Amino acid sequence: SWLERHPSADRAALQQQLRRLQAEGIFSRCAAELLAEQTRRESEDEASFAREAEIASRHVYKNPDLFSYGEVSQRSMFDPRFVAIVEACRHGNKATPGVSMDDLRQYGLRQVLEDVYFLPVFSPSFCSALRSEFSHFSDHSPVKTGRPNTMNRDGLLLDELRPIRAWLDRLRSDWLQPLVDCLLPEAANGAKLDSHRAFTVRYLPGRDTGLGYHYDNAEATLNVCLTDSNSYHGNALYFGDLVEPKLGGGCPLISPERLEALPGVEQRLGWGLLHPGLRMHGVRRLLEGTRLNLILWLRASRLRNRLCPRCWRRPECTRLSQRYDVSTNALNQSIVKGPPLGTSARQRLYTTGCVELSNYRAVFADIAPQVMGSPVTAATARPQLQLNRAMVRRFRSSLKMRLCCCFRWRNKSLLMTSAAFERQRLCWRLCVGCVVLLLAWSLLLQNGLELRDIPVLLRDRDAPFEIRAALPKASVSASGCPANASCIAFATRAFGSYSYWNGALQPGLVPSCASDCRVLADPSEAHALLFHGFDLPSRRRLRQMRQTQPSSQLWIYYSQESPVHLLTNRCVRDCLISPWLPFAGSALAFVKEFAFPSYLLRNYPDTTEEAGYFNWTVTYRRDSTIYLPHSRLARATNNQE
Ligand SMILES: O=C(O)CCC(=O)C(=O)O
Ligand SMILES: [Fe+2]
Repeated sequence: SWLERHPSADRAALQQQLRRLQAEGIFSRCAAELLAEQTRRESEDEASFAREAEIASRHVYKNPDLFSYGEVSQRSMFDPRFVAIVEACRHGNKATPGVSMDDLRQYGLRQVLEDVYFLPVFSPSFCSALRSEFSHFSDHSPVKTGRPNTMNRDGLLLDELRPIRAWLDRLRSDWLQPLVDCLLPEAANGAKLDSHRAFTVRYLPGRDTGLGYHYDNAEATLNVCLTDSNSYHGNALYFGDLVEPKLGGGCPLISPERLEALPGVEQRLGWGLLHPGLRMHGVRRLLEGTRLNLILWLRASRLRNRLCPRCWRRPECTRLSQRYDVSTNALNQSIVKGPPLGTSARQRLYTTGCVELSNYRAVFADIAPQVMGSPVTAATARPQLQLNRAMVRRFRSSLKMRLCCCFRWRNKSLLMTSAAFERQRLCWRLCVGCVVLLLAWSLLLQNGLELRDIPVLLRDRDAPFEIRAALPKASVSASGCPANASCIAFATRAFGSYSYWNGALQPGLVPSCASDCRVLADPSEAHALLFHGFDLPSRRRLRQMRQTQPSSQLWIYYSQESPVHLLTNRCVRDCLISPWLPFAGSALAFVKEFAFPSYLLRNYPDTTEEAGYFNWTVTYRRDSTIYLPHSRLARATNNQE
């Protein structure tokens, strides 16, 4: 809370504050409380089972028929408008035709917020019967129920009263499931609401008078007021943001001013508020009188087994071979085969897979010395400091996460369905992924890690065979160069093939070579090596070749292309290897030309390192060693017209 009040606090101030808190013993008290709460929760299921059994054997209900589920009792139980609303809901949901909000509005249903509905549920006479049954229990039962929840102290945990729990099971599956599917399709996402926690909460001066801003451990909550609104003042329920599991859960932060400004919603005898469990809400202070509400936290194990709504992790679930009735938290003994389940498996399933306090245990593991009550001494001062740093880090990261969550929620989610939000997130991720890939690719090329080395090296293994196949047999020599002959070899293919060389050489590359000119398959014995500019190997490979080939060997650079054309073509080949994407290739070449001038240079060996390797050039330029234009203009004779 200190962090929330000092959002711009710097690290030093925070550490100072933490040290002060530590000196006051806040952490040890807090940790001790947490550990006590952890112990309570770990044994809570067993304690609850025991209380339930004892209540069942010792408590006598005032009106045992109240919770019977016959046709007649249902009719007197519900407000007729509630029956009409649920009936209408059974014919469709908000997203599909069948029921419209107008249909439902005529039965009194009101949409208080985007996903908070106010509707008549129980008849006033049934509310009064419930009140009297509950106060009979409080006055006469020799055994008390557990706490309604961790926030409220006053009220009954109805799940420990067997007849009431059986009634609530039917209420949940027959009436509330269609209502939730229809009005809150995103809350349970079509999953079966197969368990619940049901309790009453009672507010009266001197006891519980309000409730902090929180969300419920439930997919959906039905909160029915059992008290006439004239019998109390204040105590208004208000709603805020929705917790966003996709952003990592956690309570969205809210400023005290905004919290104060959230409008209270109406409560009315027998009327209920239906809202997603993750919709943040709280209760303002009771000024006078008493209020009693019945709350149903409706849960779907299919969702909770995927993501724990308390620690936002995937829970470790125990797969059971036996059938376990989640709604009654009891094993169906009639079909149990094999040994009965141990307590831990039962517990785990009961808490739907996640003991939330195990989380705290990890968080507070490193302050164990204080938990044990050992005072801070000089010897422990250093670890204490480190511990504070670790805590600061944790506070910071959780704060960041929550701020981010708030920001996103306020700006985007209110206007979007969660599917649209997901799509947008995916889109952002794809964009970032593409940019990273492009950057990596450019760096790879820029740093001379030549991708094209691989195909060049691979292809060259077959070069001798290909050359022999491409050139006229007589001129190719597989063995060494005869004493009086002039021998040439190809260091590269030309545009990917050796047969191109055949065509290029036909006019006679070296006209003076009249006697014995040969093409060798093995470059190491040749007098001259011919390199095709477009197919030039990487700088690394050239350097390597220069070291291994005889130093007297003549290296000839051959190209009929202009540097610019060469660049574009090479880029298409090297960058994209997709000739069917020439536009992208050219665009990339253009970018590269500006971003990496060295790339441009090395494609036309003039001033670069490669230039030093070549002794002759064969290009269209007139200053080449061998001038080889693409074509010539000549005056046509009359016959050639
Ligand atoms: O007091 C109320 O009406 C709200 C209680 C509540 O939010 C809860 O128990 O989860
Ligand atoms: Fe709540």
